[in-house]
Amino acid sequence: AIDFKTTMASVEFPSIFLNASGVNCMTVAEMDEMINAACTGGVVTKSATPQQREGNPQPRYYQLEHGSINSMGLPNAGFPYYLDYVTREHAKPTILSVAGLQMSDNIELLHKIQASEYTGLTELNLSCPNVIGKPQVAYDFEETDALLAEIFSFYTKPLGVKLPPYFDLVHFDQMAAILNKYPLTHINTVNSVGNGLWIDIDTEKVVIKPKQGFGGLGGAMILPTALANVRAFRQRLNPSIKIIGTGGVTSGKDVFMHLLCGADMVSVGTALLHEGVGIFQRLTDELATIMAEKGYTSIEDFRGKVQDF
Ligand SMILES: O=C1NC(=O)NC(C(=O)O)N1
Repeated sequence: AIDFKTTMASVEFPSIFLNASGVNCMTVAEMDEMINAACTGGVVTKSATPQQREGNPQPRYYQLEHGSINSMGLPNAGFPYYLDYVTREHAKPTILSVAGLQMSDNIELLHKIQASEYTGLTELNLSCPNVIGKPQVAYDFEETDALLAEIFSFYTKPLGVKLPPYFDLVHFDQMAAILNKYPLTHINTVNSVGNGLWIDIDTEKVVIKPKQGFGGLGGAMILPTALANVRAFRQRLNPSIKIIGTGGVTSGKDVFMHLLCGADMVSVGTALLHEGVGIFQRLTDELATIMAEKGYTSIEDFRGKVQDF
């Protein structure tokens, strides 16, 4: 059998598969289910804000034919709940996702983690597209640079960032140049494709209540965008910065493409929500079949080796 374990920031994950933050990770029960499921590498928490949040009014999630649209608004049990969970012993590693609603939140949360017993990985969500009235930090390069400079003036534990998709090659250059300045363990790319819109033509209404129907897109339809972001950052980032590929994964073929683009781990959101944690055994089996057909015995045989035409 093929060994799918991987190491990031000297943390050994028994599998390359994770949940996308936000899916199946809001409660202890869901996070335990992720850890106890077959073929998972561990669990990424829902992005934690300083206080508990109800999030946006419902309906705030809607399943589309080839994906999803959401404007959840960061509903979560609050930072203490998730810090308590990740600080406890678990059978597999955890990644603590945190999201500030303003710069001072981000700094405050990371000071608290730095001062805590937690020694695992943390992921700073720079791309929450759905907090009404707040721009995405990751689309403000100066803001991102200033934030990371402030954080790394005191933070010494493993830290990665969750990024939104970029759509301009110069933006990849600019963002990678900023990220390469800091001792990040990883990036997680992509978050949802911000501010899509869908309409129910029977009612002639948008399908989610918040933000006049504008919401982040996920699922199969964003796979090409996700692959481009994984490849673009792999080409530009220091090799020491690992990549969690997120976006559009529904099959072993999609996992294979993320890995060809250079992903070290792969996370699943929309498809996990619809299929449940059994999806990770299916993705593992499908990936193993593809590798066997191609004569690959290790992911290292093909990781990052996508070829130009
Ligand atoms: O970072 C996020 N990405 C999303 O697509 N939705 C959630 C949210 O709205 O809470 N946050």
